[in-house]
Amino acid sequence: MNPANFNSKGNALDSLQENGYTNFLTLVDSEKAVKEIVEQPFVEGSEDHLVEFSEAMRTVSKVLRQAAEGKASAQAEATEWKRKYEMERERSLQLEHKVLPSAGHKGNCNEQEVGNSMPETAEKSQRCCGENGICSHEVLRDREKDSYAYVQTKLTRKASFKLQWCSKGKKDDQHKHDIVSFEKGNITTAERSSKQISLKWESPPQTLLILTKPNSTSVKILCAEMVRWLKEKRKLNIYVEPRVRTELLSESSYYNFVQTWKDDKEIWRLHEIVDLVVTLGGDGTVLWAASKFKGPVPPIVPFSLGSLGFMTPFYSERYRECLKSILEGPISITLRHRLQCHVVRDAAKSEYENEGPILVLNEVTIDRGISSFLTNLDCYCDNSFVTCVQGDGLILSTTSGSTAYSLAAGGSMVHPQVPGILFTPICPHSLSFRPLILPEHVTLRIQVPLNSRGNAWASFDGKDRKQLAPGDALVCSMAAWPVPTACQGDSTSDFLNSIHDGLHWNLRKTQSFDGPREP
Ligand SMILES: NC(=O)c1ccc[n+]([C@@H]2O[C@H](COP(=O)([O-])OP(=O)(O)OC[C@H]3O[C@@H](n4cnc5c(N)ncnc54)[C@H](O)[C@@H]3O)[C@@H](O)[C@H]2O)c1
Ligand SMILES: Nc1ncnc2c1ncn2[C@@H]1O[C@H](COP(=O)(O)OP(=O)(O)OP(=O)(O)O)[C@@H](O)[C@H]1O
Repeated sequence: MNPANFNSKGNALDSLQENGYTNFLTLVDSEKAVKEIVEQPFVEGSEDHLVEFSEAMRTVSKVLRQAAEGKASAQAEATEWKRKYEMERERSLQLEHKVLPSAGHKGNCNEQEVGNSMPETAEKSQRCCGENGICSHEVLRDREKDSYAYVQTKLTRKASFKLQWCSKGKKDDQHKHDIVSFEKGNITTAERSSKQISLKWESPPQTLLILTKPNSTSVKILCAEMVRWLKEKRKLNIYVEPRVRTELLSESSYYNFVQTWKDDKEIWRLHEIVDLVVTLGGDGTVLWAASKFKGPVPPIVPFSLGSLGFMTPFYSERYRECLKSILEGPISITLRHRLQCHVVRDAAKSEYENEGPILVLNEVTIDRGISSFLTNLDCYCDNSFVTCVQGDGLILSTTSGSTAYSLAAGGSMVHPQVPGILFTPICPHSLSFRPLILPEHVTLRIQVPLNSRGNAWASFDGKDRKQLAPGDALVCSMAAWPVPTACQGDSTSDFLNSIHDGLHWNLRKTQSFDGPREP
């Protein structure tokens, strides 16, 4: 990397020097030295090991460049966060002088107070909804500049809700946090609870988005019936995809009231108006619904109209009673974590020059695609080398996705509420390569090395394949926006029902009593 070049990108070099990052300069010097060796003209007829040596030096040069860029990007990130913080602070001050009209807000959360202030301090958010809940105003507020103006132009306001932890037995009991105490040299975990999350509406939901599996007659019939019921009995505003609106209108002009969107820009802002999402289909439709929300996701109610339905606990035949109880609340929900992925191309000058983010609810898979060669993937976890995957590929899965592709590749089944990242190889060409589960706070980097024989391919929840050429990398970490899905019972009983009913987990005839016994 050219240090002069780098310096022109925001004077990061200057500030690194100021801050005493002398090892950065050492890295740059080492890289220069390596580069000089590598760039020496190739002598005809030289020994094979010289070619190998030159290859190795090229790799060293690349690693040094990445290390130097890593430090620079940390500095750039700090600057960016500072800039965002200052912008946010300024906006908060401006908003303090504005008052939003309060409409139909009945909870203990004061609408004007919330409208007045972005959640700038912990104090204010506690005043809003208490210490043990998360208020929807804090969770679902869009930070874009004109977001309030946009919401105000809509006829209805988003319903507000509060999330609470439920302790075992007593539903209303406030959650007591796990506290690890280090006092007096003793490490103790003070309190544990079931940590079931409960959603309580503070104002009634008014706008529903229905997403449906395409090309299914039973889904089409159910959708038309549900839309009619929701409009006539519950007086709700209904949004559907453009395709579904056309289908409904081809049936009858009665469905003229159903709303939709015209372009992607409007989809990005759906979370500002939609209180609840209903899916009619299988697990794929839940994945589809999650993919429509690149930021906050409204609660999803998944009705089962597929063959497996691991994430779809609601029976479509009983949709009226299910929706009635969900619209009234409280609802037990599973907060499903998502992974945020970026593709960083070899030519990129820094990690910031990337493609993404792409959010996945199940997994991101890096495999050999149509290539007949073994994948060769260098894996790093928070900059520590993990391993090189030689085989068909690698799955980085959420715990929700642990029962999908990762399971088929030999990974563990993990309760969706466990915050971890599964690291599951696909057909590794090594007998000792067991799957791992890593903590949720790590950043993983999967690098296709420059000496890889073929390309790798990344796919996201089984969709959108992207080619990764030698030198390209996929960077993956836990996303900030989980997917809340409504539970039929609670997150644990739903998970256990799914593995029993959907996967027939550990199904075996019980051994009879008659037969040999301990003396
Ligand atoms: N060998 C495999 O098991 C394999 C191969 C490719 C993709 N997949 C999975 O398919 C998913 C995409 O689903 P789709 O419906 O769009 O494709 P699809 O129509 O090919 O269905 C894949 C199957 O996976 C099931 N599934 C999806 N998510 C699940 C989950 N979290 N837990 C348990 N089962 C789940 C679906 O119910 C469906 O039966 C991918 O995210 C991947 O996990 C699995
Ligand atoms: N609204 C939608 N628009 C486009 N594609 C969708 C939509 N909903 C679902 N899909 C896609 O359709 C495919 C099948 O959906 P889904 O898994 O829900 O049904 P299924 O295959 O019948 O169910 P199961 O997998 O349980 O048998 C998935 O790949 C999904 O991504």
